[in-house]
Amino acid sequence: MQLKDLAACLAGSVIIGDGSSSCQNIQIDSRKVVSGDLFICLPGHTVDGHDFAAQAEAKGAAALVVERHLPGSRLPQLLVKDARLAMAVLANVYFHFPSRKLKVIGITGTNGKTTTTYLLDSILEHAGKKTGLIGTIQRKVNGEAYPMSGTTPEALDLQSYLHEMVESKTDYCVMEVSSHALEQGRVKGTEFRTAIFTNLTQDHLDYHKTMEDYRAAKGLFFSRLGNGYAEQEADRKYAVLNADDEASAYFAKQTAAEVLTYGVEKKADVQAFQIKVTARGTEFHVQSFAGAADITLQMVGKFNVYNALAAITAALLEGIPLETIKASLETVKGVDGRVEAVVEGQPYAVIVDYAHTPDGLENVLKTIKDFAEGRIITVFGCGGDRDKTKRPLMGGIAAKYSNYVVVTSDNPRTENPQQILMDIEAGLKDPQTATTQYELIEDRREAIHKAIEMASPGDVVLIAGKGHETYQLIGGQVHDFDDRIVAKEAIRGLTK
Ligand SMILES: CC(=O)N[C@H]1[C@@H](OP(=O)(O)OP(=O)(O)OC[C@H]2O[C@@H](n3ccc(=O)[nH]c3=O)[C@H](O)[C@@H]2O)O[C@H](CO)[C@@H](O)[C@@H]1O[C@H](C)C(=O)N[C@@H](C)C(=O)N[C@H](CCC(=O)O)C(=O)O
Ligand SMILES: Nc1ncnc2c1ncn2[C@@H]1O[C@H](COP(=O)(O)OP(=O)(O)OP(=O)(O)O)[C@@H](O)[C@H]1O
Ligand SMILES: N[C@H](CCC[C@H](N)C(=O)O)C(=O)O
Ligand SMILES: [Mg+2]
Repeated sequence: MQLKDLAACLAGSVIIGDGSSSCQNIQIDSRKVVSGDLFICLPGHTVDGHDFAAQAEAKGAAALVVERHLPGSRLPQLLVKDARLAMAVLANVYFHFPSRKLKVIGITGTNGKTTTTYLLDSILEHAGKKTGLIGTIQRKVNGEAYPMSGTTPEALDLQSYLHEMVESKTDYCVMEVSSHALEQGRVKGTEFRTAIFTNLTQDHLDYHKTMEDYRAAKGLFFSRLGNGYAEQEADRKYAVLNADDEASAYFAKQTAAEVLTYGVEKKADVQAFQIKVTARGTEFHVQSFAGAADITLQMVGKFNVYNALAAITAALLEGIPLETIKASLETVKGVDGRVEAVVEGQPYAVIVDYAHTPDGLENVLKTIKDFAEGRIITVFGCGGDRDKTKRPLMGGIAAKYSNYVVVTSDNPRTENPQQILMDIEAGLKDPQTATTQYELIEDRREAIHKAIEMASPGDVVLIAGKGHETYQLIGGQVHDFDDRIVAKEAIRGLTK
């Protein structure tokens, strides 16, 4: 591809230097540049990609995309107003607009995205479709799974993953769409068939500053979806919204797509009734525009009914019969690190869960309270360099539903771990919950050992926040750490 052809895709862009220069691949990280690459200089949150142009040049870059002319570089440059938007456009051009060649179903919301993608992926597979998946735990393409470092990839990676799916004749991609991704334009140029909303509760206020800004970021998903009714069914666009979450009315107003709702409390197109949560699963009756069914999930928690309803609604819109949906949902054993039981023959329950928001923690604790025979002992922490205001809230929630709380580290990153523990402690000291005993143990391994040593028959130990994660981020270091392995070690009475 020649620079002048790329310039033709970006209105208002200006070529400085030789427009006939040819580039092989696109790269946004100077450390990965190889000879012949087009290096896009992204102004980041921590560093500025323009500062790495010289490194990219030294490694053989053929041309640059810049937001400001770099006179020090001898490379031809494509001057654009917004390098992130240019990345999304160029990635789509380079990979031939892959989202137009398969059906992409995206899921946004504070909690439940990963779980809902897994449920929907399972239903679509059960119905004989070839699926791909992109999200927090992994991405899947052509039956192979690859690890992920975030939830929603950068536009360049995203388009390359979608392209791989197209190449392997995938019918559907089910993917998580984070608010960071929407705000940063990572999904720009991706054509979604359906946009699902799970819920909006507090998180990420370090990044979005206010709940209104956070909601507005999620709103971009719906405002960019569809431009009215399409004659061909395959071209129709759907917004699947949670009738019980008040943000849904705002999203419904923003979208030109057809709106379908799901829920429990308020009347919805797909609604659950007679919910029964046990220690082994969750039963409910669903009524929809395409029939009714009784469904028994192997997953525990009323919140999983919402996740299932979201998946059911999107699947019904793809014409999948409710009986097929029911059969598939009933086979799903659970999602890695979500209300995952650690079983090592002990006479008390140990549950690892990925709750890392106030609402997530409250939901999982409420669920446990419904079936716990003995005490609830909760081990949890809050991430460093992330929303500080959720810390005392989570402390208060842990205290409200637990008999004993061990506050510990959860990826302190560059923050002082002890300070994070103290921020959480502020919520535990609340006069309303002050009767709950707690302690602060910075070392997560020690904290888990302590909780498990305390457990008696019938008790439930909840280890929250890290779920499937297999690391602990401290300072700039990545340490191996898996709550499930450490819990098993502790149960077996192994020493550190
Ligand atoms: C705040 C945020 O979202 N930051 C993301 C963003 O970073 P950034 O744009 O600030 O990039 P930067 O590190 O300042 O670098 C700027 C540019 O210089 C380049 N560079 C940098 C160094 C170098 O030596 N050479 C070089 O070329 C970088 O490749 C980049 O192009 O783009 C980076 C590259 O894609 C991401 O890795 C990074 O995610 C950081 C690590 C992160 O923690 N993100 C979290 C908050 C996030 O996005 N989370 C959501 C899930 C949230 C949820 O819903 O729960 C997600 O979707 O993953
Ligand atoms: N629908 C829901 N409503 C509220 N809480 C939920 C819901 N579904 C799951 N949770 C809680 O949130 C945790 C995370 O769930 P999940 O991984 O599915 O969410 P996510 O939106 O993908 O999170 P992330 O933003 O980190 O990608 C679960 O472990 C559970 O405790
Ligand atoms: N997607 C979430 C994951 C949080 C998981 C928790 N273990 C933490 O590190 O805070 C985030 O990036 O905020
Ligand atoms: Mg997720």
